[in-house]
Amino acid sequence: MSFTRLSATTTKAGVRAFSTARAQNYKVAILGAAGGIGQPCSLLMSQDPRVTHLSLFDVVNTPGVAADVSHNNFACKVTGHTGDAELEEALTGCDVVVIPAGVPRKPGMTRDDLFNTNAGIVKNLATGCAKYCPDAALCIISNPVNSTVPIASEVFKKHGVYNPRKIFGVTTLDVVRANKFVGDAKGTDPQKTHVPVIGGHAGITILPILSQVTPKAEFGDAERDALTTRIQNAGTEVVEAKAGTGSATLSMAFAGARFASNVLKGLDGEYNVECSYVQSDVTSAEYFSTPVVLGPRGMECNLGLPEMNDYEKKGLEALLPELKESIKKGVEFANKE
Ligand SMILES: NC(=O)C1=CN([C@@H]2O[C@H](COP(=O)(O)OP(=O)(O)OC[C@H]3O[C@@H](n4cnc5c(N)ncnc54)[C@H](O)[C@@H]3O)[C@@H](O)[C@H]2O)C=CC1
Ligand SMILES: O=C([O-])CC(=O)C(=O)O
Repeated sequence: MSFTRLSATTTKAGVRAFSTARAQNYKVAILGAAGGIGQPCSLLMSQDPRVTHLSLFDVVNTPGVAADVSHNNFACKVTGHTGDAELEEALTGCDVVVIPAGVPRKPGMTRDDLFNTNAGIVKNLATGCAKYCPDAALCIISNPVNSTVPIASEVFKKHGVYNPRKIFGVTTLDVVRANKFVGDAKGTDPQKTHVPVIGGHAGITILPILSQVTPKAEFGDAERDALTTRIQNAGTEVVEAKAGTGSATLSMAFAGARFASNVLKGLDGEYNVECSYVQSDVTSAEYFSTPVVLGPRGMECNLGLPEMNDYEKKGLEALLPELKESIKKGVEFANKE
């Protein structure tokens, strides 16, 4: 059901101006809502005016998180759901499902070390999505993203409901970090600095395309190497700083909410562009992150590879074997009974 909403804004001059905006009733679920990412992400999504029902699911602690978020003075209804028995209720009618369920890294671990635990969690939750909200857009945060997105996709294929326009691996944090680090280095506003980041979401599979930053900037070889390595290792930087208590949660909640809100904007007819890890034919890897246009059908089109210099082309060649291996591992896991 769609309706027209009147929204009020206050201009710098202090004049209240009214504008009409199209808005829909959107139900958004967060799976893993009681976790380090899930809680702040739930808070941020409750502030999105397009969200009229925020459904918070976890295996523990959702009543408390839902009660807490529901007291903020936003219009959206907030409900909490706990455990497999309540997954159907959590998912039915969802337009967007954000998935940060699963264990995070400790120092010394790679994202792939999380596979044994998180692959099964994502497979189970994706099965729920395929059954109860097959048309929803999935935003998958759980690591290793390079494998969990193929797992969810295979589950949807098995259920005969696969729509590659609507299964997204969230790589927005890599973009957020690249914009921040480059903005700080070049003295540009990080919010107005745009670095495409392509590939996947682990180590060298994260490939920032610094040659295409806007506003345009020049990098010496040493500066380019240092920035590329920092963007690729930024997750590890946080894991080490947190010293065994987890990985990035607040920056990830920010990035995840930005991505999910942009998916909602797209569904609502406001086309926009984000980098995301999606089923892809732009390289020899079956899943790959590039800038994509988000719109009413989910991914409207894939904008493909940005222009690259020789350094970045070498980075692309180097990342493909690792990325393809992670994809194969996810596909095989999903198809094993
Ligand atoms: N894509 C990205 O850029 C990033 C991904 N991550 C990943 O996000 C995941 C979550 O990280 P945190 O929130 O820090 O972990 P956390 O341990 O704080 O929270 C995870 C939550 O998932 C819940 N959970 C476990 N099994 C579940 C199931 N079957 N159904 C529903 N919920 C379940 C747990 O109860 C917990 O509340 C990790 O895999 C982490 O590696 C983290 C940062 C960035
Ligand atoms: O590094 C981790 O394990 C969590 C993550 O994906 C990130 O912060 O980019």
